[in-house]
Amino acid sequence: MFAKTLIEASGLTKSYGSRTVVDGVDLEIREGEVLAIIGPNGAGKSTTLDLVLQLRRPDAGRVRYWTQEPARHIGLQLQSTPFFPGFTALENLRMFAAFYGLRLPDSELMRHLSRCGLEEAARTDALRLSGGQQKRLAIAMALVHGPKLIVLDEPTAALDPRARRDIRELIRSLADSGASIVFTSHDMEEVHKLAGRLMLISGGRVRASGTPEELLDRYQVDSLEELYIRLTDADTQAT
Ligand SMILES: Nc1ncnc2c1ncn2[C@@H]1O[C@H](COP(=O)(O)OP(=O)(O)OP(=O)(O)O)[C@@H](O)[C@H]1O
Repeated sequence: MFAKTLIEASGLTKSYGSRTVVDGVDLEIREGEVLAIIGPNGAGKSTTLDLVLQLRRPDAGRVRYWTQEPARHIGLQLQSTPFFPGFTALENLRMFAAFYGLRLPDSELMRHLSRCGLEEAARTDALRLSGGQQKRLAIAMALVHGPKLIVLDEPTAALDPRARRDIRELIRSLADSGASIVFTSHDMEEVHKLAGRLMLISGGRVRASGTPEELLDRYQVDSLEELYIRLTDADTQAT
């Protein structure tokens, strides 16, 4: 049985000046899947996500959503999150929930913070949290309205190993509870552990996509790291 498509993007293209940073990307996000987007620094992953989520306007291409109100049903953790200055983590989360029309009691907000490992930091000014704690708060914000689709841009980058493990477990439990998840990562072991499907973007183009096993088999490599090196090497040599 085929899973329903939540988002279907085709021919996405974006240039800055004479540089095309996203070059005809087709992308499909399916219900209930965990999709990893991988690729070198500057490959166009974040820009692609922004185009898919209508945070930036493409020069060409189109995006179709499963719902009339995508913003209400999508939770986003981008690489930088603007927090309300002078407010604690708990207050920031409360205000963020209010954007979605949710008035959540503190007990519920604390539950969200605690599943992101932030119970101790709830009363700390958000801007005084460590980099890793700010990342966890950004993830808590992405989840506060119970979205059907969760988009996480490098959710484990700059986290210590325990925090990384906790966030991976959180991603897994969200997936187990039926959420669809798209994440980017540079950690191939993590991608192999979490993703049901992956897409490799390099030079603004999709170079490969499929399940980890399909790709290992197709390219006759033993690990996703090897696959990554192989495909991004070929790209570097070709350009
Ligand atoms: N607003 C902008 N103006 C000019 N160039 C931009 C802009 N936004 C992105 N770029 C360029 O587009 C390219 C792709 O950037 P993007 O952030 O999508 O890469 P990425 O694959 O997410 O990289 P990373 O893994 O380092 O996060 C980069 O070279 C970047 O400098």
